[in-house]
Amino acid sequence: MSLLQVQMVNKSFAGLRALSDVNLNVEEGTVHAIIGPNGAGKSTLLNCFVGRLAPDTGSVLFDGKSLVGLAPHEINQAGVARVFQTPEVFSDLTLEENVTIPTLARRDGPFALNAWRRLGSRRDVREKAMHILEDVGLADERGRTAGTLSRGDKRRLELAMCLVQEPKLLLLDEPTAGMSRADTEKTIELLKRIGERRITKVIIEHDMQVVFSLAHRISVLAQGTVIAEGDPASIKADARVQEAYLGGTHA
Ligand SMILES: Nc1ncnc2c1ncn2[C@@H]1O[C@H](COP(=O)(O)OP(=O)(O)OP(=O)(O)O)[C@@H](O)[C@H]1O
Repeated sequence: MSLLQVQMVNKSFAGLRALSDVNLNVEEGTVHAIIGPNGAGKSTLLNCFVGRLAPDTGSVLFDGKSLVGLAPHEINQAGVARVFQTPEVFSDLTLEENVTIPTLARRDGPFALNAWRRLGSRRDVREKAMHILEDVGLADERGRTAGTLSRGDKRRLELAMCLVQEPKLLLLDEPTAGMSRADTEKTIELLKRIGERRITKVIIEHDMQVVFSLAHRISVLAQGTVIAEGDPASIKADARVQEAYLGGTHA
C-alpha cells in the first residue's frame, strides 16, 4: 500500500479549477517530486495534504487513513511534517530552543509548550536536539538566536525542526528557492543523507537539478491535471512534459 494515496482530487477557487481529478501515489521510502509550470496547482495540492485546504471532492489517504477534514496539527501528529517556502522559525529563540519545541509538542501535545523551558533542560531532549542540529550542520551555532541566521541556514533549521518530530512523510515546498548554487548543493546532499532514514519525501521544486538528483518518481502537473508520471529518465524523455514544462521558463 502507498503511504500517501491521492484519488480524484478536485479543487476550485471561485470557478477556477485549480486541481482536476488528480491521482497520485507516493510509495514508502521514496522521494516523489511534483513539478509543473507556475499556477499548475502544486501548492494547492500540497495544502490539501496538510489540512490548509480541503479538496472539493476526492480523497487523500495517509497510511490508509483519510486526512480530509483533519486540522493541520492533527495531520502533523499523524506523522506529516512540512518545510515551508518561507522558513518559519522562532526568531528570538536559540537554535537549540527552536529544535526542542517541536519534540515536546509532538510528544506531549500543546500543553508541553507551557512547561517547555523546564522540560527543555532535560538531558534526553537536549541530546536529541543536538543530534539533529549536527545532522543539518548547525550544531556549532546552537546558542545563536534564529533571527540572525542566513535564509539558507533558516531553512536548514526548519528542516531540523521537522526531522526532530520523526515524521513518516516530509513535505518540502521549494526547499532550495532563493538559495545560492553552493547552498543548493549543500541542501541536495543534506536531503540525500536524510533519505537514508527512510523518511518518505514529497518535494515541490522548480530547480530541475534538485529534482533529477533527488527524485525516484516525478508527477508533472499542468493546469491542475497530472499530465505525466514516471521515473526521472522517462519524465525527461516525455514530449508532453517538454512542451508543458521543461521547454518553458524553468528549463
Ligand atoms: N486561495 C486562492 N484563491 C484563488 N485562487 C487561488 C488560490 N490559491 C491558488 N489559486 C489559483 O489556483 C491556481 C493554482 O495555484 P497554485 O499556487 O497551486 O499553483 P503552483 O503550481 O503552486 O504555482 P507556483 O509554482 O507559481 O507556486 C492558480 O491559478 C492560482 O492563481
